[in-house]
Amino acid sequence: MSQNSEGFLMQLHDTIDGALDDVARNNFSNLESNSKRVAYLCSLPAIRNYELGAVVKCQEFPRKDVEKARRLKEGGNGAVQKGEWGKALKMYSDSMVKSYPSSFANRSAALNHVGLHEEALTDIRRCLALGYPRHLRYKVTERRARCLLVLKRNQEAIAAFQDTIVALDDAANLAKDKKQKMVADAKLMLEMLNRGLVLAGKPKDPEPTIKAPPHPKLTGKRNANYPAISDAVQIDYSESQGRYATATRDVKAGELLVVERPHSGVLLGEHSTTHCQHCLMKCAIPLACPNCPNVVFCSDNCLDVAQKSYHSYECHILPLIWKSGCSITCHLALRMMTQNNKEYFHNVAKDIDTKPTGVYKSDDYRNIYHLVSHEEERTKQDLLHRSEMTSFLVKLLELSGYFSGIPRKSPLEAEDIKTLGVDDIYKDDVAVIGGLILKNLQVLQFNAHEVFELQCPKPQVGENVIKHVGKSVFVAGAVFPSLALFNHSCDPSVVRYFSGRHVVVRAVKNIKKGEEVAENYGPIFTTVEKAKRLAQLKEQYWFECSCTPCQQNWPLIQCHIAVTVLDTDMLERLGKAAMEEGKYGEAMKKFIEVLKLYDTTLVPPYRSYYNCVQDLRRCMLAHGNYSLV
Ligand SMILES: C[S@@+](CC[C@H](N)C(=O)[O-])C[C@H]1O[C@@H](n2cnc3c(N)ncnc32)[C@H](O)[C@@H]1O
Repeated sequence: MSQNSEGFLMQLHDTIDGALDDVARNNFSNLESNSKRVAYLCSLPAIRNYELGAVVKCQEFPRKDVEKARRLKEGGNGAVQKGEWGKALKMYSDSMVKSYPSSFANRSAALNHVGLHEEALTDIRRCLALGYPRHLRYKVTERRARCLLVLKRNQEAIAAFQDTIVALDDAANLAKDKKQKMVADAKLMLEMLNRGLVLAGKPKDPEPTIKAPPHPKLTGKRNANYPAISDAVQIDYSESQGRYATATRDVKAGELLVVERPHSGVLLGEHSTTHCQHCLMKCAIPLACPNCPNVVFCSDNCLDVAQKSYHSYECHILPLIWKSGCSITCHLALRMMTQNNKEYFHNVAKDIDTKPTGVYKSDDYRNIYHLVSHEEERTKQDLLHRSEMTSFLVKLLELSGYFSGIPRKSPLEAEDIKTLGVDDIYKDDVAVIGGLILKNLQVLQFNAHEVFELQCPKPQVGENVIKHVGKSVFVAGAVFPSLALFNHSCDPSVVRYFSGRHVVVRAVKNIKKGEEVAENYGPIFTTVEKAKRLAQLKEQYWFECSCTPCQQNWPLIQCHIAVTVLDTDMLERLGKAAMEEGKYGEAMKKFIEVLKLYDTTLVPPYRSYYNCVQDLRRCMLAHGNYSLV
């Protein structure tokens, strides 16, 4: 939950800590529920009188800005004239972030020019739906017709040319001769298209090509109790390790064992205008939020889902979240609330301590609530610190309109914020929703995942292979309730990557029936000394690691012996060559064969085995989210 020192939260904690006397601390220490902790802390003068409005610099928050939008649009037009289409696209998109929806029509022209016809059609549909001026409509309907022609959707193109002729009637500012020429051209196109259609026997138009992110599928069947997990894996329990995953049958390297959507996911502030706020992927052609200049979406669908849930509340408080210096975990703890209304949580809270039974669903908040939080082992200071953080988060909820049920419609001003105290009419909400947020903060400490994408270099001119090598960049934080049930090993048997909004967990080794299917929380035995691994896991995840490499003191990879077995050398070389050419599927097959040969002859650890696991891992990561830089 660490805070960034540039924000004001550190100062807030220091001031509140300094204002709490021994009586208040003692009273707080005796409280036994999260709800009581938050309710008590929020009732104290230290919180109620804290002048938050004076600390926050609302005037620095970005706002919609029509003038800036106009300048960017003009810049885009200038770029078009110079033939700088990429630059024009970027400027039109930026213009829309500043003032929606000024540039859809212009951007559709640039998209059409660079050959992104389906995307141009989407922008044309958007600008017409938003009431594009009647006297200019002929331009976009004609563009629509031309895009459809390229896409061979001739029946739709006929309708679009007919619309163009009608729209030209309203083109009051168009010179008469130009208008007549456009009508004549459209009529000629209609004649040709109709004749062509009759000759071809009036075939149906091809379906629009929808560029949806890939939807990976589990290998084999789902586990009946944990639908996001394959039936090759079950969830076991032991007193010392809690829940953990084991193989129900022999699992082959390469099998997909978990495919899960997050319960909640939050994009880092710095990626908010380059990546989709909802599906967390890089947006080539962003769609701006109509109401704020803070975020973009990759599609109308993502915008719609976000606006109908969390973004309606978060729209105008995002700059405050980002400027506060709070961590992604804190934002995630808040998002878990904003994606549902408060009535839902008041209802859930009535019976929250009873563990849900039946099918384990990733979208059920109760499953998150019952993830490991180590609440019993927490110090009072830890709980106090998290409760202080919660007091800020419940204030954000009040400002967002979450408690009143009426989402905030305008950017924040200092006078709206006043103090950190929440209005007394929301006392019950502070106790119930605040109590859940305090629990979220504890759960997320051990169960949230970093979402990353691979930044790959753009292929050079003449190259047609994307090399999936480069930096792995942290773009978001998310919680995946089923994946959160997997324990750690310093010698993990799986690799994790992200495909669209999904996390994918894949076996990177052959796993025997009954063996644990372990994730990795950070330190790997091949590169990190045992003492360091143990210390890191203890500090971050509060457990003593007893995996095989820790128990048996396995050496680092440089101390391993290198062995080759039968054809492994040749297969490895073939695999590496395929990887170089971007043929990751082919390369994976070779590496999987190598592992099979090793597994039938020797017992790890040895260097060649782990080098092969590492190569296989790289091939799998190439299937995940990436962006070209
Ligand atoms: C993400 S959860 C894993 C699932 C958890 N065991 C459960 O019951 O829900 C992380 C927590 O699990 C426990 N854990 C993870 N790996 C472990 C291991 N190798 N040995 C013992 N406990 C472990 C620790 O308590 C850790 O904080």
